[in-house]
This record gives sequence, structure tokens and C-alpha cells, in this order.
Amino acid sequence: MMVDLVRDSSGLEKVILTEPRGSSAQVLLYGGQVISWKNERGEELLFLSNKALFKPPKAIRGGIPICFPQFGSFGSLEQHGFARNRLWAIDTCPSPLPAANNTSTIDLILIPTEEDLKIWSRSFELRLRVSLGPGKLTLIPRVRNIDNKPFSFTFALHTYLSVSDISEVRVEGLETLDYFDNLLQKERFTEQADAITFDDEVDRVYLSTPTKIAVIDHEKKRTFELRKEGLPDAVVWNPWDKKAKAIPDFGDEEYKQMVCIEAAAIEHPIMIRPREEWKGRQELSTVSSSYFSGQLDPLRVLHG
Ligand SMILES: O=P(O)(O)OC[C@H]1O[C@@H](O)[C@H](O)[C@@H](O)[C@@H]1O
Repeated sequence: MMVDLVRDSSGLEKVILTEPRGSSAQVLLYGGQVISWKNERGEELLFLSNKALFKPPKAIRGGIPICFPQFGSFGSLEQHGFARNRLWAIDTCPSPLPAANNTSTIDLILIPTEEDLKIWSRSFELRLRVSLGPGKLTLIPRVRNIDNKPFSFTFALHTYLSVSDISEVRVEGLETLDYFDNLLQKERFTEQADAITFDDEVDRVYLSTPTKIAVIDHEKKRTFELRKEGLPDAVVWNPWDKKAKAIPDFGDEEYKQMVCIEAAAIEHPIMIRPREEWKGRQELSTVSSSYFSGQLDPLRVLHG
């Protein structure tokens, strides 16, 4: 298990985690952002845009940005809050989390500056533990209230997964759930499909989801499993062609190679009292799939 701190070609510092079987992950101190996770074969599992700008104060397009203290435009702060464009530090005192065994682990912390407190006047400590194990990447975010009054926030781990072709991807685990459609003024709908597939822009917040979501990449014969705790909602986002062209740090065709599945707490903001700590967890793993679950459904075989 190895943990190295290096400086990126862009001048930003990053932590490199490696484990004996050969998988690796990279975490930038800027944004506390995972920007790479590679499996034992060296294949990249997260999407990072070729046009990503590694220039503060811009947030980095790809990997796993942290949305805190606000998800999206669900509030009056800047889109997705400010944690993703602040410089975090290595947390030398991550107690009371138990030591992470058998993984390559880094603990990061973000503490608000005077300037941040002018934007959002709550004293907090935001911690993130990133652990790389064989075939698994685990993120444990924590928020501690060190203020003298309660506060609430919304949160998301904005995970950009790398896929071979978005048209061949199915997301399972969100069927029959209610969601807010960000493309229709956050109106509430109920999912009718038996899995989510993509043939246009999707930008939805699924509410109170089960703890496990599967992203099946038919072409790669790979399934991502996302397991989450303390983060009841799940965002599904793909900008599709028109929106892709309008995003400056995103390639016109890159929407085909990514999908965002975001473990989140949005509908019911998390409220913590002074000295209390909130903790979430997201575990990502992959399994190779020789078939995809819809393949055996005769209607699907006939009609695609
Ligand atoms: O461009 P940003 O600020 O990183 O946001 C990307 C997308 O993030 C998603 O989580 C939101 O639901 C989308 O509405 C948004 O477009």
C-alpha cells in the first residue's frame, strides 16, 4: 500500500494511492477531488474531460467533485457550493474514524477561511477519506459542526463514471422511484422505465433510493456497483450533445463516454447541531458482466 504526494504538471498537488494488485487512484488537494481510479489492468474507470482546466478557481471537469454546502442550484450559493474549488489539506488527525486496514488511504480536510465564512457563515470541518482497496474505491465524507448554532447543507459526490458508449448504458436500482427533473424546473415525477437508458439529456435527482445502484456498460462488459450510506438521493446526469457544446471545459463528443451517478442528500438537507458530525459513505466497485440484465427479456431482444 503506498501513498505519495506529488505535484501535477499543472502545478497542483495530488496524492497517489496504489495497492499491490496494481490499481491506483489520484486525489487532488484542490477540491479534495479524486481525478483518477484505475483498475489492476491500468484501465481508467472515471471520466476526466480532455478539456478539464486545472486552473483555480475553476472546478475540475471529471473525477469525483464534492458538492458542498449546496448541491446544484438548490440554494443561493454558487452552483454546487464552494468545496470543489477550494484548496484542501491533508488531515493528520482524522479521528474518530478507525484506521483503514488493507487499503491505501488518504484523509483530507477543508476548513473555511474568513472569506468562505462571509459567503456561508457556518464554522465547519469537512473531511474526506479516500480508500483504495482491491477492486474498490471508498469515499467517506464527514461534516462536523464547530459553530454554536445548528446548520444544514445539501451534499453530493459528483461521480463521473467512464463508459464506452452512453447509448449502451443502463442504470438499475432507480426504477419506480420519484425524481426531480432539473430540466423541467425541478418538477417531481415517478420513474416508469424498468431501467434508465440514455438517448437525450438527463438531469434528475432520484429521491430516497436503495443503497445499491448498478451501471451496466454493455459494450465494455463491465458493471459499476455504487453502494451508499447517509446519502439517500442519487443524481443521474448526462448533458448529451447540445449541452456538451455549451460547456466550455467539456469536449463536444465526450458525453458519449461518461455518465454521472451522484450519491447525494438533496431533498432533505442534512441538519447538524453544534459538535455533531454527519458521515456519509460511497463504495464503488466493478464486476465484469458477460451479459447485461435486459438481454434475456424477449421484448428487448426484438425491439432493442
Ligand atoms: O457544470 P457543473 O456546475 O459542474 O454542473 C454539471 C451538472 O451537475 C449535475 O449534478 C447537475 O444536476 C446538472 O444540472 C449540472 O449541469
